[in-house]
Amino acid sequence: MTNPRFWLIVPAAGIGQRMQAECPKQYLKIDRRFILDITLSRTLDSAPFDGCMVALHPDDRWWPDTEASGDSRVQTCHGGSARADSVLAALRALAPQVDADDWVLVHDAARPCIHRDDLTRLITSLQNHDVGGLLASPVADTLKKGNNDTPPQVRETVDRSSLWRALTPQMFRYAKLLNALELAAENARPVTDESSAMEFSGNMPVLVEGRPDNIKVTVPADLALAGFILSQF
Ligand SMILES: Nc1ccn([C@@H]2O[C@H](COP(=O)(O)OP(=O)(O)OP(=O)(O)O)[C@@H](O)[C@H]2O)c(=O)n1
Ligand SMILES: C[C@](O)(CO)[C@H](O)COP(=O)(O)O
Repeated sequence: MTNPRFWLIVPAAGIGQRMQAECPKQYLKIDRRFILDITLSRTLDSAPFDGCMVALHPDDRWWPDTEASGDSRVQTCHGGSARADSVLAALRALAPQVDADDWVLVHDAARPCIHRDDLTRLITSLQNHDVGGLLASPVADTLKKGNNDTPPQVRETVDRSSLWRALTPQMFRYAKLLNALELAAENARPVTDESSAMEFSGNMPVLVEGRPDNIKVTVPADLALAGFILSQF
């Protein structure tokens, strides 16, 4: 049996509504580089990937101007209406090239601050595991559950002792992840990350502690924060 290979999937088909920007957030720039290019270069240059599939919005008009569009390691496909649909489309696009037990790492285009050490720790921790897992960060704040009043009021303080913030990459075996996302879709089960789909299929993904500065650029304030974080590497 040959050693499993490693594939990178980058969902980049979102519109970045919460960012309120003039373009999808993956095409905002930090130090004159597209966020998508920063994310792709920081992941592809940090681990032994055999290939990469980027899911793009069908109306994406920025891709041809990226560095990555000229990178022979990078393939593209059309994403879907939700993140899970984009990941599923990328998995299906990779089908002719991959084996069932190959590893797939799914990493948000909007997380440019991924650190090489986290990627190495994720792969080293999981490469002999049957299922896989995800980078995650223990919750460091006190968490409140609010009611639906305006303004919302505290209903309860949540025990955070076993709570984690899910990050990416999330790393799973190709066939198991494809089947899990297809099962979630068939059951109209909304999943916001790959782990949720794997859990719905009855798996218990491994939590691998990652850096809390692996932020997802989501709202306007995150752009300057990501720029500062990257300047510290
Ligand atoms: N249909 C979608 C929606 C999201 N994504 C990608 O999934 C990642 C994380 O999603 P999120 O932060 O929610 O991005 P957006 O959906 O673009 O943001 P918003 O919800 O503010 O529109 C992003 O890299 C985004 O491009 C995707 O590939 N396909
Ligand atoms: C995948 C993810 O980044 C893990 O925290 C998150 O679920 C993406 O959620 P979003 O609503 O698509 O930003």
